[in-house]
Amino acid sequence: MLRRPRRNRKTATIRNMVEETRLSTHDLMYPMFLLEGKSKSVAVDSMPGINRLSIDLMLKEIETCMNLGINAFDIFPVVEEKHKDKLASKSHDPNFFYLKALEEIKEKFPEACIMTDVAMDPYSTDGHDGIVDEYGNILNDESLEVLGAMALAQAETGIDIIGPSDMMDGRVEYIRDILDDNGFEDTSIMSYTAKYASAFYGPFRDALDSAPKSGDKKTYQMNPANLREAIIEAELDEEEGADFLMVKPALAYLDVIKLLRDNFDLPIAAYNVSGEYAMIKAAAQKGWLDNDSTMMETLLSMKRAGAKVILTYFAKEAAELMK
Ligand SMILES: NCc1[nH]cc(CCC(=O)O)c1CC(=O)O
Ligand SMILES: [Mg+2]
Repeated sequence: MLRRPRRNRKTATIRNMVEETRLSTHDLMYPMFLLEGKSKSVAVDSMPGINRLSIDLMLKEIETCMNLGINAFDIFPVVEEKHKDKLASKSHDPNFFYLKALEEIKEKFPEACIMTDVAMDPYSTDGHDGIVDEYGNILNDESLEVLGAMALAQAETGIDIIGPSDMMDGRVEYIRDILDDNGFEDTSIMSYTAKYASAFYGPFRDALDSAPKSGDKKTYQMNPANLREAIIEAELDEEEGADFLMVKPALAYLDVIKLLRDNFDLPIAAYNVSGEYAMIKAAAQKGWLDNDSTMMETLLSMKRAGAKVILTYFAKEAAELMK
């Protein structure tokens, strides 16, 4: 036998030497759920290990994570029903708690990279990412105004990256223009470029109580059957000025990550979503899968497929393991 691939696996040193992909804490971004109030920590039942936190506890958690090498965070506010309306008005009310909290986070940790989500669903009585008309249609161009106001209000807090997750057409350019016109040329946009209408968002909607009140998101989020369509979305986001292209979910969409990696030069992000987290946690709790090795293997698969940034609820745990 001339070729024996096992020779390159014979010792840990050689295995490390020929290792093609390596995960680092620099790759990871930690999504967190923010509660209004003080000294509050409320577990998310469908996401074992994840809690919704009030700002004081979130600041502590961010500090702990930064000591582990996790420096990037995506902050999602939990909005009480009484603060929701049809136009998601609280999303851009400068006195609303989450915008104050973002300011506090940036003040306390200027070197942290803070991202925010732009979509109407957590603030809307309809639970949709855009404005819903009387017939149940999601209005594209009318929604852009709200999304633009939301993005600007978030940028004004000093955060680093705006993450439009709404899938309205034209919103990256619309938001880029508003940011630039107001002196926020340096605020980045990580576009949820290929965001699929997925069943894997269930636990996230539990965490925020943000599920759509009627219908589904199939007229704006992508059909899981489609791959080539991701190229169209990516071309548009690149032209419109996105700084990162995101694929979401990640694990069931590794082919989409690979396709965008091969066809675009912008950094690719993958969102390892709530349902993907819950799936592993549930099996691990039953003793059916090993939590740590399954977690690391799936995160590695996303990086191997071509994601440079991975948004994951495993960020803190993975960092503890990598230490
Ligand atoms: N538009 C808001 C938003 N931003 C991120 C997620 C899902 C994240 C996750 O499941 O972890 C969602 C839910 C949705 O679109 O319904
Ligand atoms: Mg698009």
